[in-house]
Amino acid sequence: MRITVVGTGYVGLVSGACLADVGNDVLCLDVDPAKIQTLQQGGIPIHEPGLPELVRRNVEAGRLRFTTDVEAAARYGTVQFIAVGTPPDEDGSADLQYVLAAARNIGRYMDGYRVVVDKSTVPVGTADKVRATIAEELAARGAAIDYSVVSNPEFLKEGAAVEDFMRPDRIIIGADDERAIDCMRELYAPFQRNHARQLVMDVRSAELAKYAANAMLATRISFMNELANLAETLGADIEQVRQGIGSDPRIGWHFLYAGCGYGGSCFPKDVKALVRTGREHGHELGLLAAVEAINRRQKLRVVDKVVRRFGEDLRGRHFALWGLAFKPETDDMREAPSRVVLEELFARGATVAAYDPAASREARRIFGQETRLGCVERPMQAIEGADALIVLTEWKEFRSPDFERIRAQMRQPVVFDGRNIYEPAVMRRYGIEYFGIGRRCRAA
Ligand SMILES: NC(=O)c1ccc[n+]([C@@H]2O[C@H](COP(=O)([O-])OP(=O)(O)OC[C@H]3O[C@@H](n4cnc5c(N)ncnc54)[C@H](O)[C@@H]3O)[C@@H](O)[C@H]2O)c1
Ligand SMILES: O=c1ccn([C@@H]2O[C@H](COP(=O)(O)OP(=O)(O)O[C@H]3O[C@H](CO)[C@@H](O)[C@H](O)[C@H]3O)[C@@H](O)[C@H]2O)c(=O)[nH]1
Repeated sequence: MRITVVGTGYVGLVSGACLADVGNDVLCLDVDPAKIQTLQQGGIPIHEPGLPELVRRNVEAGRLRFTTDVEAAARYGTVQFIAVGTPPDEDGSADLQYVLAAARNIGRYMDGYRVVVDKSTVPVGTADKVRATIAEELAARGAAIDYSVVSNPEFLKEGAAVEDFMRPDRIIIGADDERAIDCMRELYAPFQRNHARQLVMDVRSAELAKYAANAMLATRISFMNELANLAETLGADIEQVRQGIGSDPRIGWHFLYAGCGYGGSCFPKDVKALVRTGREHGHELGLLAAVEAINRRQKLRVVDKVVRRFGEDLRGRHFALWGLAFKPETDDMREAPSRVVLEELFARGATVAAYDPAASREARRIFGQETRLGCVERPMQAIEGADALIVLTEWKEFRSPDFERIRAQMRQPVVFDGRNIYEPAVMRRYGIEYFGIGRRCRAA
């Protein structure tokens, strides 16, 4: 099939490459010329495991191409995926300007039947707006061309995006016309595992299902974070509690990790957008408002512990920070807890040597002028002369470091573990003062 993917970010690029990998001809469009130039020259603008090989293979096979030519893109694919950003507006609602701009371009230049597929995360009712936008453009040029609009929300996780796209739990197809449904069924047939993964439903339910999934996962995390804070006060250990409840199949093991809060480009913005949608329609979603508030507080939890240990005034203090990305295996720092922690430390006068296997470049872009931040090339470089080590992302390489060396090279052996990757008893054995989240250890 001939496919156009509009937007070559985390979702668009992964979707385009995976769809090409099963034999489709894919043209990826972006309005960012730098991104397209990088891709055309064989580079990959983001860190995502498996993606460079996948893109290279399909570019070489001639199935995957990149362009900034809006007209050519609209004329190319029978299926037009919209995978552009939907960032939060000032009031928390999803900003649809990029989605509607993409729809406008499709309407302006399409020259035959199109299935316009919305893959971006968008509020209920957006498909209607996309449909109306395309209709306006067609009317303006007096063209009568048939098209369908489909909602096909994406559930991939960064850091595992290729794997998630290739082996999805489910593929939601929100559509109300048979021609589009047949087309989507055919397109996704290669991505079904042993049994049917495709769920066909009405457009509005598909749009809402995406927000429901993210809101549910975020709720679990805030629930665990709230309990972790209580566990600390009570002298219980949240990791033991997690084991105690995760074994119940009605609860399950996933997304039960307490820590320094959820980040990323999805949970924070999608929870806010759903709360906003509720409010617009007279439903106060109190539970989700609390989920969001708990998460905002949780990102400050590590700083609270640092302040309790070292005092409010951190001038002259120097910290090692491991993990800038919002989660492992990505360079993405959107809404990352590290941003909040760094800003708080700087505001109190501290300096920081930070290490991240993938996100240093992004950190330099974000904190460009900040002289109190140094990004280093190796984890142990950060440790030298530090008053404490702060861990904010659970990259695999942080799990089993040389604790003897850490103790020897720091000004004082103190570890604040925002992801609970170390065991308090092991830290005690190494003579390291340890502060986890909701762990049973010496209270800060
Ligand atoms: N990142 C994720 O893990 C993830 C997972 C599932 C769903 N989503 C949703 O998918 C959407 C995209 O997310 P992302 O993280 O890939 O965003 P992103 O910011 O990484 O990429 C969006 C891209 O779209 C481009 N763009 C903007 N307007 C355009 C236009 N009119 N024409 C062509 N290109 C245009 C931008 O230049 C950018 O490269 C969002 O709605 C997001 O909520 C994201
Ligand atoms: O038990 C847990 C699990 C995750 N997190 C944090 O939650 C955030 C989000 O993690 P994750 O969901 O793994 O990454 P995302 O790439 O943001 O993926 C989410 O958001 C995407 C965009 O909508 C969806 O497609 C995915 O299904 C959904 O998992 C990260 O900061 C994690 O550290 C926790 O604190 N505790």
